[in-house]
Amino acid sequence: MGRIGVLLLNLGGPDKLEDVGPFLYNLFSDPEIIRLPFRWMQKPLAWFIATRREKTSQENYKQIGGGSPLRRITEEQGEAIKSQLSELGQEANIYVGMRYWHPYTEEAIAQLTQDNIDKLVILPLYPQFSISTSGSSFRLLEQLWKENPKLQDLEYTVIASWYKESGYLQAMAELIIGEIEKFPHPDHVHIFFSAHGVPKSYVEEAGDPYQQEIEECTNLIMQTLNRPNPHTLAYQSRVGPVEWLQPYTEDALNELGAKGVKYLVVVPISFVSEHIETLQEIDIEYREIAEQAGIHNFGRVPAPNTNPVFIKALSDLIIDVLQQPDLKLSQVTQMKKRVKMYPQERWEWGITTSAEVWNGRIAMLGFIGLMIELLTGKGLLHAIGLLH
Ligand SMILES: C=CC1=C(C)c2cc3[nH]c(cc4nc(cc5[nH]c(cc1n2)c(C)c5CCC(=O)O)C(CCC(=O)O)=C4C)c(C)c3C=C
Ligand SMILES: [Fe+2]
Ligand SMILES: [Fe+2]
Repeated sequence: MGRIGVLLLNLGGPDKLEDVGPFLYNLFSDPEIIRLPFRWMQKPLAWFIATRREKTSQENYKQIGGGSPLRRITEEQGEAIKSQLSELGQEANIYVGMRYWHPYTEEAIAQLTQDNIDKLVILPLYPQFSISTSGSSFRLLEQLWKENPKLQDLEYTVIASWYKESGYLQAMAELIIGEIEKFPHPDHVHIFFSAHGVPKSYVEEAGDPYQQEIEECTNLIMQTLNRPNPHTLAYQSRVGPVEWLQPYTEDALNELGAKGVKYLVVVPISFVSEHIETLQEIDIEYREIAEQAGIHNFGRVPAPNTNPVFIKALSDLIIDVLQQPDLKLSQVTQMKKRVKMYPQERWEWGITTSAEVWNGRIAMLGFIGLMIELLTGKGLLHAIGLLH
């Protein structure tokens, strides 16, 4: 194989405090993040939620130095993968495509269509698949592919998720050992896996495989670790009023504290770089909750970042998929027959003239309600806690 391209997909994060508002707007404009029955509601609601959340979110970013380290770390991961691939005899151009901030996926695609690459490997930097993360990026790419004739001639393959890779599991196990061995009795330390949550309906109604992949990944890491430590899996970072996957991290920490757990390490499991939810949410907020619950010895396993075992695992994976049949975007966005990437699809299936009339009426009522809330600061969204 000649020169390949590797497109690393990630979420993106605000580089500085002024970026927080527009970053949040981009995030909430994504129908894979807030699933509304009507597309036209998406942008006004995204603007409204982003505006209301901006200050709190900025305060959090202030606590970690005024911006997200995600771009820097993702670029360092790209450099490390490039050198590792070169050592393995495979020259590669690396592209970083973020979903909600610079460098945007669109910028990466514009660059790679100008370069002379023989084949592209699309690698999301999320070990497990979720509609809200890799799924959202794949959807965007599918759209870009439809719009750009240059892309249609490009040979490519997609990696949907890779949490079973032995090198990744090995890197996670080594990082956990490094942390528990700082404690006087390493085998007694409680290992607390904290995965980023998603709304429960994603899994139960839309068929998102995320929860199953997270659970399997946790078990595989524990098997690779091969130590007798007790462990727990919980879900962090809930946003908005609906139910998310349970148990919530804060509840699980309180429960363990009440049971007398004194030594605990948190393992961030759904993301492979340090970011706001490790540096601020776990290291500051959850540490405080644990402390109040009586867990006074609180450690946190670092994210893999550019850990050499981890980088080798991703590089081996890239070489591996080049030998296998290609996986197309259409295959990974329709992973299960019942996966509904957009709630709109649910409405379209049952469409009749009267349903359309009712949809229109309900939409109009929703819009009037939203406008009243915008003007008065009072209403249903405030009452249920989505807006503050
Ligand atoms: C696998 C990881 C992630 C999943 C799943 C995920 C789903 C998800 N996230 C939100 C809302 C927000 N996420 C925010 C930041 C953020 N999210 C992830 C990862 C996952 N999100 C990361 C790595 C980051 C941080 C990027 C950085 O700046 O370092 C934010 C903004 C921060 C804040 O204000 O709290 C929001 C909001 C939803 C609603 C969701 C699933 C539907
Ligand atoms: Fe998130
Ligand atoms: Fe979050």
